[in-house]
Amino acid sequence: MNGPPAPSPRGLYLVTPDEPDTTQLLRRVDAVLGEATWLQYRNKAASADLRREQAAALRKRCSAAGVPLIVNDDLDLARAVGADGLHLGEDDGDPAAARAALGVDAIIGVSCYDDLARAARATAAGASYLAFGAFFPTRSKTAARRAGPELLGAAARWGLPRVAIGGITADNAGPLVEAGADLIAVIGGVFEAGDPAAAARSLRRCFDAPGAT
Ligand SMILES: Cc1ncc(COP(=O)(O)OP(=O)(O)O)c(N)n1
Ligand SMILES: Cc1nc(C(=O)O)sc1CCOP(=O)(O)O
Ligand SMILES: [Mg+2]
Repeated sequence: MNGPPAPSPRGLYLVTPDEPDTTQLLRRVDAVLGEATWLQYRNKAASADLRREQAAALRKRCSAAGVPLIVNDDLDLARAVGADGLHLGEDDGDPAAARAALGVDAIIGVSCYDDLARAARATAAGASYLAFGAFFPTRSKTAARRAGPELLGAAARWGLPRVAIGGITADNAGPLVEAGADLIAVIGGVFEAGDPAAAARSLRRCFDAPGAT
């Protein structure tokens, strides 16, 4: 029997920093994982071997915490570690092929930047969520395109969770949640904060009472 539709995921979507030391990475993630709805493993500076080691270690942490693990860019790595999902940008492969490879239950995210036509195509290809950004200047990605909050409202038409990313902190997240973001994806606003646990908690609380930040 079919029950009611599952509620859309909401909250803090943590994305890992380029941390070369796996022990340090786990220590940094452990401090904040309890506040996360999802965790993305992203390391743009690591070798394939190190990414495999780190993704496998995070697989165990996320399973223990009940937090879905999403791997950035790399379908083979997502499959190898049994990740719950995969995030794909414009240079990372075809979302439809990823859906076919990972199955109906996989969380497949697609970067849409500031481009609603791209969001329409991603939806048709079987995306699970649509990511827009960058909403603010970011030090975590070079040449990030800029997006405005109106995109989040416009993207409601596809009925998929909308993710906002790029330079987001607890101080600037509120208007994005009010504009329709279901998840706020953050690297520096948590992992570069003086107190990462407090920063993660503040970001998560933006979803306790939308509009009250
Ligand atoms: C949630 C989320 N949104 C956007 C991105 C960026 O993806 P992409 O444009 O492929 O850039 P890289 O992250 O690969 O540098 C993301 N990773 N996660
Ligand atoms: C990985 C990434 N993608 C972006 C996009 O706009 O698609 S912005 C970005 C960097 C996010 O890191 P921070 O929270 O430190 O700004
Ligand atoms: Mg990518």
